Amino acid sequence: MLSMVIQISVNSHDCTTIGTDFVTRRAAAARQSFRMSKYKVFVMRHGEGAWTKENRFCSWVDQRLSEDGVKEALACGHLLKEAGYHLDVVFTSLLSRSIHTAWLLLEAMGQEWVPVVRTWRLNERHYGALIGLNRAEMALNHGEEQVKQWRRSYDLTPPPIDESHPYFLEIYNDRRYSTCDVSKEDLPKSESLKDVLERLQPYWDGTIVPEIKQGKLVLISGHGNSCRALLKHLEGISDADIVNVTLPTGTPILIELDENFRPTKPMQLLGDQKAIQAAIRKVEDQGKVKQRA
Ligand SMILES: O=C(O)[C@H](O)COP(=O)(O)O
Repeated sequence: MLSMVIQISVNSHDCTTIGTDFVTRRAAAARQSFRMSKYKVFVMRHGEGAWTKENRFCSWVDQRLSEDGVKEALACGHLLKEAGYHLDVVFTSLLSRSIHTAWLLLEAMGQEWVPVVRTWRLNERHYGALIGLNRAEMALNHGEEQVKQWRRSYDLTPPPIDESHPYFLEIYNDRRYSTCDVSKEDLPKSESLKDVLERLQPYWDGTIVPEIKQGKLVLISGHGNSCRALLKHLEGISDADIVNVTLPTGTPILIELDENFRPTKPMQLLGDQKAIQAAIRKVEDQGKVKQRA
């Protein structure tokens, strides 16, 4: 198992690492505090989605997994199975790519019976009017820094989607959004990461935490930005540091918490570290005019 569990190593000069110097500080704090781990929880971004190949902001458009995304989800399941984990409940968003990732992962673990609970509160960040647009073209027209701010800043909200948007009806006429705990009219039309955390945190506190407190091993199959919001909350990542946190697809992140739900050690991305770093670079590169080979 050890060879597969890679604690995040950080290099504050390398923006491809996750969490940058925040994680180093967390490691030092954890060493000093000697807090005992009481709970474990897995947070993971779904496997690669079909629109990743086209480099378009997908957000609330219900794209399915790409062929690589299917492989990633199965590989995660094999990894967790080999490490001997037994899941008790999996939480997903209402989007197919997050649900399929959970199904494939459970199938690969031979734990298909494990309950899967879906909520819109784990949906990808709502990218508003940016939905469907190509990131590299946006970088060409608006600059790479602007695209980075749209994608990674904490409190910048992109322009809202309106009825003239090509995906408006597809999203808001979808029956799944009549099942939410807020009315369709009150669902977001665009969100900052801060907004994502605000809609996610009540669900984390009210539904997920009680499961973990019962001793259940929970896996959250979320999205790049719903997972970033959750990690920000759990790890106490600052508004400034969260800008440098980019999550790879299909990589389980193990978080260990004490009895007060404070992290006891740096979060760990499980898998081959080189492959994980390459996957993070790939996601970062989506916002550049020219993608690295
Ligand atoms: O919504 C999307 O397209 C992705 O899931 C996340 O995109 P981002 O990496 O640009 O935030």
